[in-house]
Formats: sequence, C-alpha cells, structure tokens
Amino acid sequence: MHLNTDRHFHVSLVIRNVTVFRSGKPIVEDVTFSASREFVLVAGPNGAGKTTLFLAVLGLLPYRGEICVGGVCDIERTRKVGYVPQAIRVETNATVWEYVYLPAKFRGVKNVEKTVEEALKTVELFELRDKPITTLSGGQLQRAAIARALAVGGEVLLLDEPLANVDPQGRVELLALLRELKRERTILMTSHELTLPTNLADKILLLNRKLIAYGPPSEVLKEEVLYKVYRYVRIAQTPTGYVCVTEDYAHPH
Ligand SMILES: Nc1ncnc2c1ncn2[C@@H]1O[C@H](COP(=O)(O)OP(=O)(O)OP(=O)(O)O)[C@@H](O)[C@H]1O
Repeated sequence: MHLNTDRHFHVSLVIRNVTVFRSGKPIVEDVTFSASREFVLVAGPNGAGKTTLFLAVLGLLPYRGEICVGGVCDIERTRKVGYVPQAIRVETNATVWEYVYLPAKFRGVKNVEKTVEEALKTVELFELRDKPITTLSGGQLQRAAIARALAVGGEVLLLDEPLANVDPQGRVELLALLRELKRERTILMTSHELTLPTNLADKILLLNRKLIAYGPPSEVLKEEVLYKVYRYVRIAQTPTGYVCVTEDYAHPH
C-alpha cells in the first residue's frame, strides 16, 4: 500500500527504460516518459510500435524496464488500466448494457451495477442500454467501448485509434467526451491524425520504435521534429487547433 494521496499520483503512468519484445525481438526500445492526469497523443508511422507499447502496459507482452500505474509496478497495475483496441469486435448478441457489464463482472469490479450505470451515463449511452450492441453507429460503438474500459479500470485509459471509422459528427462528440474524461485520469490515444484541437492533447509522444519526441504540441509539432519521422508533413496552428498544411497535392512527384 502506498500513502501518497495526491490525485495526480493515483492516475499517473510511469514508463522507464522500457524495451518491448515480440517473438523475442525488441520492437519498442528504451522508451522513458511519464504522464499524470494528462492527455497524450501517441503518434508515429505504421509499425512504429504504438500498439506494442500499449500491450506491454496491459501486461500482454514481455518487456524490460519499469511500467507503473499510480505507483504500482507489478501486474496488479493492469487493474487500473482500461483499453479500447483498434478493432472493436461486436459479433455477439449482447445489449449495450451487457457489453459493458460482463467484463466488469468477470473482473470482480465492486458495485458493478452502479459502476456500469455511471460509465454508460458518462459516455451518454445509458438511454440506449437495452439496444443490441450491433445496432450502434461507429461513434456510439467507440463510446460503448470507452464505457467498457471505464467500468473495468480506467484510471489510465489506452485508446487505440478511436477516431478511425468515426464520422465528423461522431468525432466532435468523441473529442468532447475525451476532453471531459481527461480531467480525472490519464489518457493515451494513438492516432495518425496530427490535426487536432489545441485544447485536447497536453502532450504528444512521437514514436518510431524509439522515442523521437515527447512534449506539448507546441514543441513536437515543429518541422524539424516531425521531419525525423514524416517527410512531407507540416503543421500550422490556428486559433482553435493544429492543421496539417502539407498534403500530397503539394508534392506531385
Ligand atoms: N508477433 C509478432 N512478432 C514479431 N513482430 C511483430 C509481431 N507483431 C507485430 N510485430 C511487429 O511489430 C511492429 C510494431 O507493430 P505495432 O502494431 O505496435 O505498430 P503500430 O505503431 O501500432 O502500427 P499502426 O500505426 O500500423 O497501427 C511492426 O513492425 C510489426 O511488424
């Protein structure tokens, strides 16, 4: 038991000199960073190791180094981590309620009914709790998956490309939800989108097998930093957000 009562500490994620292995090979090498009650956008090219890093935090891949959540550094830390995978599978006949309730019940979450109710209310799906999960839209499904992750743990939330397959309206709703959620917890979200509202990400972690950069968007979304990973990407800051200004059409060859 630790005696630190600081709320920031409880939701903190510390990753120290972490190397993650797949099939015995190091995929992510010597990564060190920490986040506490912050929203971290995890960016990097395909195959950079973003999902691999998440799977290590979840205790699903072997790693060297130290991973701690709220000061807990052994496998018990995974009880505090909620995960939304890139491909959400919903081929079941479950209702929205069951989809969120069953894994929480299985994990032995205390006051499980109340916890699930709160999670569904947080993502604004409580009214739809009796609907089959398969009838939800892409954006609603992402929110259901977030509720599921909140119900099982959720002091640290790992979201793998939640913006993919979500339409513009769903995107606005999802970003509003994430902005709300980050007030109480630490969120890591992978995305290939660097176009994002200024008030969403507190930090950007740029990964390409190794940690390339970690800091606030104003420091990472710079030409000289991005060039280490992406050749043709430039970012401009507008009053409301960051936008990609260099697209393929600017480079016909
Ligand atoms: N079972 C495995 N054995 C060995 N290498 C693997 C295995 N699974 C994945 N990899 C390698 O790990 C690397 C990192 O994959 P990962 O899915 O973590 O990247 P990512 O950054 O999440 O990519 P994306 O943006 O495409 O989702 C890839 O190059 C992949 O080839």
